[in-house]
Amino acid sequence: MAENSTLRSELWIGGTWRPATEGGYDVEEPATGTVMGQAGSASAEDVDAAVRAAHEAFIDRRWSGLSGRERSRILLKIAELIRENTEALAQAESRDVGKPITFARVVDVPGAADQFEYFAALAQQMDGSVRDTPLPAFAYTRREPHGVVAAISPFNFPLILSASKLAPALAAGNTVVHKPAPQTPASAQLLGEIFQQAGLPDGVYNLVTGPGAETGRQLVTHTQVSAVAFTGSTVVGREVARTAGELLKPVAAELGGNAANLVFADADLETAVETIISAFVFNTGQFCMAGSRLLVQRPVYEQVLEILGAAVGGVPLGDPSDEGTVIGPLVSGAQRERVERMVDDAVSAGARVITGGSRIEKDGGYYYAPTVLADLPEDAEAVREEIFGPVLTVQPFDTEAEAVALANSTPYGLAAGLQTSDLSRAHRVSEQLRAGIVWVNTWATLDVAVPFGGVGASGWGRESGPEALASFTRTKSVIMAISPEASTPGAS
Ligand SMILES: NC(=O)C1=CN([C@@H]2O[C@H](COP(=O)(O)OP(=O)(O)OC[C@H]3O[C@@H](n4cnc5c(N)ncnc54)[C@H](O)[C@@H]3O)[C@@H](O)[C@H]2O)C=CC1
Ligand SMILES: O=C(O)/C=C/C=C(\O)C(=O)O
Repeated sequence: MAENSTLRSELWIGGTWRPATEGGYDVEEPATGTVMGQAGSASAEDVDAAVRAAHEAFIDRRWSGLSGRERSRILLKIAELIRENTEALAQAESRDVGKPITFARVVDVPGAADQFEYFAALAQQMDGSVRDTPLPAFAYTRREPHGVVAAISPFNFPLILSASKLAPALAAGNTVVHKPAPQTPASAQLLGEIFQQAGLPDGVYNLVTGPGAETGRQLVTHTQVSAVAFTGSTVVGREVARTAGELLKPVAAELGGNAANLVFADADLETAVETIISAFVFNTGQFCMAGSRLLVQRPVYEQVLEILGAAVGGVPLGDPSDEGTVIGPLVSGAQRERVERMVDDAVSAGARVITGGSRIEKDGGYYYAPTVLADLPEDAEAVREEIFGPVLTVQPFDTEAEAVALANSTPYGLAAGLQTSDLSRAHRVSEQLRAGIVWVNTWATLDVAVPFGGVGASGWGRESGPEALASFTRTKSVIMAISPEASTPGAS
């Protein structure tokens, strides 16, 4: 695979590239604001062709009919090929997300490979169980795939958040139609050929791209799509869940977050400040589990603000292709305008700007300075809502109970964390935080073995860990007569 592959304006359907009936749409490079190429613009007809290819591949059992061990071997090969093609995948991810290349190489590509490796092992353990009943019958359960899964992924971690759906879906024997975010189709375009090279039968993975919401809607409503796995905004997640619910299709929805990071006065402040900064600048803040809401115990409040004021401006910001870059551009002009508006509104409402607070003009890219805002009104949108940019809001608290109440005061519940040296407090507060994942004295440390997912407005279901398989399987019970009495209706 070439290390600098170019975008294609076609769709991967049934194991081959096919022209999109509506041609292509422009994909921008966030570091320069220029068009880097075109991806295929799928019509309803193309979506239908992709779903039909996936459905045919499901019903003829070319994938679900393989043993778990055979599927596992192919998934392991996929993981190996992803690692072998690290440079091409990392370059693709870096160029269309604006993601710093070093992070793409050490976080995104290995993270995606890990998903296939991990679920390759679980593909061999799709066991049911024998049930002890008083029936004159042999009763057992089977875990079966749903059929065609629609995997809808977002722009911020295109590879990882595609792999976190595709790997468990495929491990369980489903076939897939994948729709990446319109802004970031590049790495997904490399996956189809990797899958084929690994031996995944044609039609088991299909890719449709498109510039708007329609492609996603067509997938969710298609009669041959049996289940949906979605990551994105809470607004769209609600729509997807509503539509799929009406059609009685299971949905896994990993949605927005607004994580609170609690700093207690007993924390080791030097380490805590490093954690605080990486928690809100990681992936330029475009991380659903970003620690963007800092709550600091009053005795160290001004001290923490002072340290942040001195340190945050020094985090390397710039061209994502430079190996030293930590903060790249935001994904699009629209995303930057959203961040800018939320910061400007907070400042108009009385927020104190500790550092940053404005866009950075550089190479025509969508850069925004890492920003720390203090003393915001409790009802400021920047406090209540997901910002998805390199922005930290800081509020003081006095007691542990007040900190927990503030942390739990938004409808979201994806991640939360605390910085403390008190072991009892660490466990006590972890239990009280309303979130799917809690970090203590660290942030954003994730592994494919550890599930994550939301509470409340942050969604349903879990990705990673064995828990992820729940979204991609259903249980069937089989009851087989072992004596004549069992064939009598109602016999027990
Ligand atoms: N939880 C997370 O990781 C993410 C959160 N967000 C939040 O959402 C905000 C907006 O970002 P967007 O990219 O506009 O998110 P979005 O929710 O619109 O997009 C996510 C995915 O859903 C697709 N989609 C959009 N409308 C759809 C529909 N009606 N039916 C089915 N699929 C649909 C998109 O094309 C994309 O693939 C961000 O600023 C951030 O706050 C965005 C992306 C990821
Ligand atoms: O696994 C990672 O490193 C990143 C995961 C990111 C998300 O789940 C998200 O932003 O939605």
